[in-house]
Amino acid sequence: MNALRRLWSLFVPYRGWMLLGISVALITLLANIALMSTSAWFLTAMAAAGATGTAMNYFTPAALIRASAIIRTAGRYGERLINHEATFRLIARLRVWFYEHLEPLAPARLQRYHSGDLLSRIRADIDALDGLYVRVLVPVAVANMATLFFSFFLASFHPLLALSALVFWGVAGVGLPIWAERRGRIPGKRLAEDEGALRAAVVDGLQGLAELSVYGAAERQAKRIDGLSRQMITDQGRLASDQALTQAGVGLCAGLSLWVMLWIAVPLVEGGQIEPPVLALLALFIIASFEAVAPLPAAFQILGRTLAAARRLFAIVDAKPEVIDPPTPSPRPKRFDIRCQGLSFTYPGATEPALVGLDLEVPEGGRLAILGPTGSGKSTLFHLILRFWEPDAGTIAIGGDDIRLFQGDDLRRSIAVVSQHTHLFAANIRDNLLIANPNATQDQIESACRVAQIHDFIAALPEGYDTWVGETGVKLSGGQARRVAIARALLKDAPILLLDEPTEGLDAATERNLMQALDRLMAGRTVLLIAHRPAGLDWADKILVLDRGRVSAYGDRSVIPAAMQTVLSSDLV
Ligand SMILES: Nc1ncnc2c1ncn2[C@@H]1O[C@H](COP(=O)(O)OP(=O)(O)OP(=O)(O)O)[C@@H](O)[C@H]1O
Repeated sequence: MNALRRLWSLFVPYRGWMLLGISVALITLLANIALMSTSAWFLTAMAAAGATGTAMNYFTPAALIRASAIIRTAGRYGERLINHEATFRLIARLRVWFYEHLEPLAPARLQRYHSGDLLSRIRADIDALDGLYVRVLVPVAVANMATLFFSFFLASFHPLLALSALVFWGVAGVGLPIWAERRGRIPGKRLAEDEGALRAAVVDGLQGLAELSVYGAAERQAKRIDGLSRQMITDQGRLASDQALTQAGVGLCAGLSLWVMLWIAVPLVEGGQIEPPVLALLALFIIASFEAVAPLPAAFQILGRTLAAARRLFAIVDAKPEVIDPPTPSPRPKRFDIRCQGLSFTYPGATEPALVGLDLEVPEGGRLAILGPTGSGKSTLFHLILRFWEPDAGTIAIGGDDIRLFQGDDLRRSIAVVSQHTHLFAANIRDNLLIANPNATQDQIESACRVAQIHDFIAALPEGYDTWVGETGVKLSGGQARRVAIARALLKDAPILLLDEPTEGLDAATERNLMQALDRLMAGRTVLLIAHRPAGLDWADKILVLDRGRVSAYGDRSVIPAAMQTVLSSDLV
């Protein structure tokens, strides 16, 4: 129930909308019941008046019937309008709320989640929460108020009438919902989880379709997706059949309640305590009154799914970010020399440290090449400088200030990164460049692309800078994507540059061209570049060689023989 309380606190800003929605739903329900019962009374009274030849005022009941019909129609329209408006506002707020909590967790904390699963949480789980408002809160509030009103109304004829109806409303509106909630808890929770798993499997299947086909594993992936779909269909089927049963139960309660009412009221009619037309009114009133409690079993059944969705969202919202910004951050760095002292770091759950006691110093405008075999901690150093992770020991200072004093975003504004895996968004080339500097003009974009030696290629495309690069940039080759990344870094114009094997996997001619482009990018900036081989490092002032997280050589180019040895020996392993 803790999840329910927390959810409610998110709904609080919309209580005005909710109150309005509940009021209109209540008025609509009452108008419907008034229409049914007054019509029954009117028809019976008119028949009786006709048979006995007595005069009767039919203007007032006719007006009441007409008014109830109009209110009911307008109310149903208004209720949907108001509740949908409130729901959309609520969902929009919930999405922003969730995203605001998600962002600080990237990338360190989010690595334990699959992107498909996160997508499912952002979409399906948040959508499930709106069920709590429209399908649980509104019906429960309306049912409570309506049954209170109905009880007083029936008691005004005879207390036993109110008491017997209360018993059946209780069974339909409390007993059946409790039963439905218990039965819906497990399949509801499983549905929320399976939806996430299914989305993850489909995303994996689509993104890795080429690999799956090559290794003949596409059928296995299809079977997994099929298995998850079947499980979901089974659970949905179970929920649907329970829902049908509870609806039948509500109908049974209404029928039984009618019989009991007749059993109590007929003697009252015979005794003259109730007029015969009132009996018809009561009969229709009893049947129609169950409309107030009918949505409750379904409401409580989806409560399991809703609370499971809420718990999945809270699990992420409550996750502590790996790196927490200082309460009163220092202004952005003014100088851009980098100094690491005694830097050690082990990834959570890893047995071996990624970095151990690393010391290094790069003056402002200096250029450091970092070499080392795979897994030696080179990228980890970049992650720590970017403050994606917090070191276990030691410090990193930029411009003489510990980077823990800066706000993460401020720090990262001073750093541009070109990595071996450039992420391009499913957008056009211009939009992909503008993420580095949304205010860049077309001239600035073109001049950055000229320096990155990609302008001629883009200009030759039929749609030029408007060319859509495809999902994750599949329409560009690795070398082209990296030039786009270099152009991005130029547009960002940051004083610190981190380059993670920017020429990895390129042929010699492309690498040479790209290095020329990089040389222009590096001018005047503090540069750390991860290189995959010791050749061609003439641009570097200093070289750092890492081996299993430890510094194995550090100094000017004279350390290259040591670097050669480290890299080569590991390559042979
Ligand atoms: N996100 C992570 N979670 C857990 N362990 C990680 C993570 N990233 C890297 N590691 C581990 O930390 C160690 C250092 O990895 P790192 O990526 O820094 O190496 P690297 O020198 O950049 O390798 P490469 O040249 O292959 O890119 C490795 O043993 C790796 O398995």
